[in-house]
Amino acid sequence: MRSAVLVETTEFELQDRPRPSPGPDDVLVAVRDVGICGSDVHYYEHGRIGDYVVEDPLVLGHESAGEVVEVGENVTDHEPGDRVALEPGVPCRRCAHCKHGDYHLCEDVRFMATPPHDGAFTEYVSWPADFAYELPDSVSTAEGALCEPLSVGIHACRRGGVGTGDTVLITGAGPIGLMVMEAARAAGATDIILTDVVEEKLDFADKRGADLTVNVTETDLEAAVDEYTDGVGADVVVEASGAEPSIQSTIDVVCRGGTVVLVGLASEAEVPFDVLEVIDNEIDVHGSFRYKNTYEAAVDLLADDEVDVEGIIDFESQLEDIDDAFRRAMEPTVVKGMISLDS
Ligand SMILES: NC(=O)C1=CN([C@@H]2O[C@H](COP(=O)(O)OP(=O)(O)OC[C@H]3O[C@@H](n4cnc5c(N)ncnc54)[C@H](O)[C@@H]3O)[C@@H](O)[C@H]2O)C=CC1
Ligand SMILES: CC(=O)[C@H](N)C(=O)O
Repeated sequence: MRSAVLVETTEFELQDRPRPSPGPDDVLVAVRDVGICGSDVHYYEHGRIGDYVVEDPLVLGHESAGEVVEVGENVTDHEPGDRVALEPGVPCRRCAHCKHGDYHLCEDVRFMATPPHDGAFTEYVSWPADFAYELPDSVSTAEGALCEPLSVGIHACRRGGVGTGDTVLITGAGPIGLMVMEAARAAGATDIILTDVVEEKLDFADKRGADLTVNVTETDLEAAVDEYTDGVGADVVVEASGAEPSIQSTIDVVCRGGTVVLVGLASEAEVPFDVLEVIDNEIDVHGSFRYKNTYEAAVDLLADDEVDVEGIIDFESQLEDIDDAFRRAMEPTVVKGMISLDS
């Protein structure tokens, strides 16, 4: 089978690898669509993210969906022909976190495209059947692949307790910020503010229904939020840029008693934060790491047309053109590139 393998930083090699056989509890999936995530691009450019270092050739890609072509002997809930979205992180199922239900916090998680685990820029993936979610006819495999960033958005909104009538401020209008917007709208938020430093990203967020967009290089965010919320602040602020000034600004724009959710990964682990403001204003600050139990919700939201994920796709390329696709994905105005695989 054809696999795009990162063999050096900024260099993919198209290799012919043996097609896997499904284990007894697995499905063998012919991959159809894979999104290019910022983390894929980071591994491509730098060969590492923090402590995760690409030491051996690696198949990237963790936003994937495809068609089941074979099932293991114990699998009863999928059959060949089913179209499925693959949840990319499979936990150990035995540790304290898994047993508490926080399987996304499992330290032995096997997460696609996180070294040393291969991902989905390949023709076939064998994957545990219970981490493959059937897509109804109305949901495309491209949408199925984007259940992954949508899941990040759903989990962040759950962490923030986003509810009906809330004003939600999202910093960073990249794919994650835009998916937080979709999830927040679906959770009942009535006012959504997006920030960014790239005008094109904000224009795009405007077109997708943001109620207010703020270019923080030109406009004082605190003043803009004060004006929009009559001096109250946002009920929930979701940080989705990873930029240090943006992380710090969350405390200035959340309302007293409100919630800040940190999703964006800062390049430095330590970011100065005004803890007195956190205490005085009784602000809840939550980290949000990947997601748990979101895929079924994501598929249902897509089936019910409650969210749009396909609209964030800028371009689709073939596996053979993956180098070119990654270079395009690095352009600052591009939101989402996809790799499509033919049968
Ligand atoms: N916690 C988690 O589980 C996950 C975290 N992430 C992180 O979330 C962040 C967002 O991911 P993507 O949307 O894929 O990244 P991205 O890089 O495509 O988007 C970030 C956006 O933030 C904007 N930005 C930069 N500086 C800013 C500032 N000072 N204020 C407002 N916006 C600013 C950029 O122009 C860009 O549009 C990244 O840090 C990523 O590593 C991504 C997936 C999962
Ligand atoms: C941080 C990422 O972008 C990636 N989706 C991951 O969950 O590792």
